[in-house]
Amino acid sequence: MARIAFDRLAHAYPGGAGHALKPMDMVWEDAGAYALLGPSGCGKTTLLNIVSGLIRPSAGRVLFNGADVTALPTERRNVAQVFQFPVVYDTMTVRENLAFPLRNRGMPAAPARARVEHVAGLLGLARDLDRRARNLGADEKQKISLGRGLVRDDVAAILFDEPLTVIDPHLKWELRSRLKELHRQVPVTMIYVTHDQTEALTFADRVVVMSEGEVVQVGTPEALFDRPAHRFVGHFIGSPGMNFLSCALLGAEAILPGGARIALPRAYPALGGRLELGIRPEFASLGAEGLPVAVQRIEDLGRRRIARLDLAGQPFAASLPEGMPVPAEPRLRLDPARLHVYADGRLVEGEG
Ligand SMILES: Nc1ncnc2c1ncn2[C@@H]1O[C@H](COP(=O)(O)OP(=O)(O)OP(=O)(O)O)[C@@H](O)[C@H]1O
Repeated sequence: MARIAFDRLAHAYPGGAGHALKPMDMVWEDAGAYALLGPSGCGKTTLLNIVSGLIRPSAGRVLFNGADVTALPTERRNVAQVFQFPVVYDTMTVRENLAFPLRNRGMPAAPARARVEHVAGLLGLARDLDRRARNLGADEKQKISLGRGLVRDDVAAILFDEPLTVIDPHLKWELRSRLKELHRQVPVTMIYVTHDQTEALTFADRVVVMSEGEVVQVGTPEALFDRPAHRFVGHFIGSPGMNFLSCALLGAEAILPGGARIALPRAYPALGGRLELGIRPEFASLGAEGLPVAVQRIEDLGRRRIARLDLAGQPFAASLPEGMPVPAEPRLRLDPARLHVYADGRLVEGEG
């Protein structure tokens, strides 16, 4: 098991345009469950491949438990990898597939058998142990790939690269929750790459949000929701994402372009740059009092509705409780405790 640290790490592909990963320092604690989350091209796979040793970074160091592994090839890093497509031996049984990494390391038959049966139990594969892998569905095959990482109790980390891509949507939920449970029972450092916020937020204790080669926030799912450190995180996490309103600031008040004033929970020093007020749709409500708005449309998202509004010329989304009619002269109320100020896209701490 390993604590993984990055020391001034950066990567530019030969012939690539600029940095695929901008310089970063970061620590992933031993036995943590981390997700690397971000849109296509933000650098997730590059970072994962640097951890596994498939890519040697163009600058900086990677440390496993304090030891510099930057120059070590994958086979000497002791990491297990689970890819998008299951990697299993079709002609072997589930048991033989799971035992393979242990046999390779010369583990005696009895402890290997016990270990395989334990892991098969964790994965819900106990009844399939003597079936040939080729007779199984994609989700069960992916469980085998996963199991091959878990049987070894000596791995530094298990790396998952979009592991649910080929899984049927209705089975994704089961595997997602099972993975989280596995991490509770097998406390090994797990790194999970995905562009899907639900997968990241379900699996990880800490989510590493990336945008354009940069880590913009590392935080618990709650922190990413409650206090996005960056405009990108506010947008990317949540459905719909956070609202951002252009504003000016005067002490503990935000002033919208039309002149409306919004009291803030904290005062702010004089700030330069582009200023915005951020608030999630969940903390905005329609009623008889507050800022005048025009309702443009109501979206039905199944268990909840979203009112798409125009607030003094700026688009705004607010949650609308089930069954609540849209007021004839709607006004918008913002929960003051949930208002945040952003300068040039970055969260600004207020005073007091
Ligand atoms: N072999 C390569 N040569 C040059 N540029 C590359 C190479 N591999 C990736 N890139 C570039 O590096 C950047 C980061 O790519 P990376 O694959 O790490 O992103 P990602 O977040 O994993 O995206 P995806 O989810 O699409 O795989 C992108 O701009 C990509 O075009």
